Amino acid sequence: MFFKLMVQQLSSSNLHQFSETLCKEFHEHVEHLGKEGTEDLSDLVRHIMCPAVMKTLFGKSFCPINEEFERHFQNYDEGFEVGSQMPEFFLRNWAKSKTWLLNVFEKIATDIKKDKSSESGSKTLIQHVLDNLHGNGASGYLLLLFWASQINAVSGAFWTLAFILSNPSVYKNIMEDIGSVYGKAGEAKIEVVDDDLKKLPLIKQCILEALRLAAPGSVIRKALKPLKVQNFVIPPGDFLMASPYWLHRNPKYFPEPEIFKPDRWEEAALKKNAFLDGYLVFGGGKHRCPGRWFALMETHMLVIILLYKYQFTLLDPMPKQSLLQLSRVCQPDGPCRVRYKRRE
Ligand code: HEM
Repeated sequence: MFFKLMVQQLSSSNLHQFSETLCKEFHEHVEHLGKEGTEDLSDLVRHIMCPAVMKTLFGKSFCPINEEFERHFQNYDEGFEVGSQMPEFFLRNWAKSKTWLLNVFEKIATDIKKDKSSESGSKTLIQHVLDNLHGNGASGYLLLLFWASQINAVSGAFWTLAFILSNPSVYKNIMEDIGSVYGKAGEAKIEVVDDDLKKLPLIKQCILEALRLAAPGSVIRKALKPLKVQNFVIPPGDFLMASPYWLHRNPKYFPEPEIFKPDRWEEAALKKNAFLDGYLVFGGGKHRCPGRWFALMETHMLVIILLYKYQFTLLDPMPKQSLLQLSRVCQPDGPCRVRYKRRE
């Protein structure tokens, strides 16, 4: 039920219901950067994306993101893979943060159910989830959705910006494209609508290419019945694993796989929502990521707004990808500071 609802609500034809709010939220949180400064690019992206996406999906009044929330969420995220496999007894800190977060989401669920203001207007994604989930356990779904909607998208936006800024010719071409759609870049609160995204395909190519290189190490499935693969039979209960990270480094599908080459995506029918063969960053089959169109839209929008409003310079070399967590987009393995200055 939860998965089906996500697929319906986050389908590409439904995205228009989020875009106006998301654009406003991005502008509001980008304002906090001020006139100029230096910050780690990962933190910069997270501080804008997390509250903006939370307010878009959960509703404006339900955004508990503060330092305490961030601390517990970071703990929860760091232990996520081990935590879902081991008894919580061995991971006291992780279990403490998980309980703390579940209590927050339980309260959000109760408040949203009490809040009648949406009855006259349009519902948020979470209101749809809560209307369809009966009984207890809503907080678990809300936490899972919050985790799934944040961690990969934040890392994906980080790598996209880092690759653009470290490739001067790509950065220059993107700024020319942005200029041709919105006029000379500056501090205006540009309204980014769905049609604009289609006019800026190079940014989408950069997002897909950055995600190709930073893709998760594994996507896992459990065999429910005996499964024949070539000469082998996989017994029920066994796990099968595919690695997007390594598949994306196979030169048969992606020539010169280690190089950031956004133009390889010119061959893909992106307007028809098709990816290149062998692209598995969102998983595969019936259970692939239901948030993929939302993720591409939010990253596209954020990159446009940030690059339109600010001039960025990378202060550190491109970090390597950390391979510590297998089931998520890689995180940077070191700092990556940027200097930013608001355009006049
Ligand atoms: C760049 C961003 C993202 C990437 C790379 C990504 C990738 C993935 C992958 C690899 C899976 C597992 C799929 C499989 O097993 O085949 C997944 C699952 C999921 N994703 Fe995403 N995701 C992203 C953003 C999002 C966003 C923004 C949302 C929600 C708004 C979302 C919601 C979900 C949910 C709910 C699941 C679990 C589906 C299930 O129950 O099986 N994702 N994602």
